[in-house]
Amino acid sequence: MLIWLRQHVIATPLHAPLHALFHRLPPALFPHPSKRLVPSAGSRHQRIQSRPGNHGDRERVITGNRQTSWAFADAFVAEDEALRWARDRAHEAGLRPVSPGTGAALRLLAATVDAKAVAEIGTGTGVSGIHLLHGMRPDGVLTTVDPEPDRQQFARQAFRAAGFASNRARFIPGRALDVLPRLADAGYDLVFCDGDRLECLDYLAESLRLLRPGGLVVFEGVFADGRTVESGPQPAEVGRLRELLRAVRESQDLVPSLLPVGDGLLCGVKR
Ligand SMILES: C[S@@+](CC[C@H](N)C(=O)[O-])C[C@H]1O[C@@H](n2cnc3c(N)ncnc32)[C@H](O)[C@@H]1O
Repeated sequence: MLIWLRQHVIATPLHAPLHALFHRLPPALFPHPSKRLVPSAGSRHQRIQSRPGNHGDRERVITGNRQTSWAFADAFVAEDEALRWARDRAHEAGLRPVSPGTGAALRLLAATVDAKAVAEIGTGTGVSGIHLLHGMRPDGVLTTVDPEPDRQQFARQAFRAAGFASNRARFIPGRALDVLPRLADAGYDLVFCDGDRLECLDYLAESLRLLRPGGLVVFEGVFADGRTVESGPQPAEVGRLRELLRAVRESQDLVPSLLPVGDGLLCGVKR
């Protein structure tokens, strides 16, 4: 996220018109910038513009404060030994687990929907799973899917170290698109997607089937380190993420929100 800030916020002076910042965004992703980006009367941007003084200094102070605030928010909920252990195993395996701030958001979301049944795509070594379990009901069960049994074995150990009974998690080895069709319609309160980004549109379709009304679908990493909002050529997975963002925003079946936490957490509540 800091990379995104550096490229898109720091590079665009705050005293420039706000829409200059958003002109860098791919038009296909933001088809109606004029409707969305004009600051309202009395907005923070206008207040900053109207003050006299050195804009460059003020910009640096605000940007520095934002980065500090971002780091503060990400570390706001402390992680325990079990989470640190799972995080270390993830890094050894070359995986990127959810950030502590994203983990805290996952806890919050699981608690908000009073989750009894959660489906997770992409177990990894269990960082996101521990956060989800902390937010779920004490009798809730996490069903977690990953094609790599070794990683699931680490996650199993991490869940145990975090104090969760073995019946709180159901580990299913396999690829999401082979496993999800076997899970029950409307049987889940939350679906967390952190598997193969190229498959994210299929995960969305499966999630809409799996969720009960009022349930939540959550996608991790939709900023793709800032590439989602870069205008230059991007890999196929970024194209898929842009399609996903559009699909969630425009779906009549979802109430959407894009949370700027970690590498971008895209959420939708099923109507
Ligand atoms: C970024 S890691 C997940 C990290 C984990 N959610 C966490 O925060 O600890 C992505 C995981 O998705 C798994 N994966 C890759 N393709 C998948 C697929 N088609 N279905 C399910 N999982 C997949 C990988 O094996 C990897 O463990």
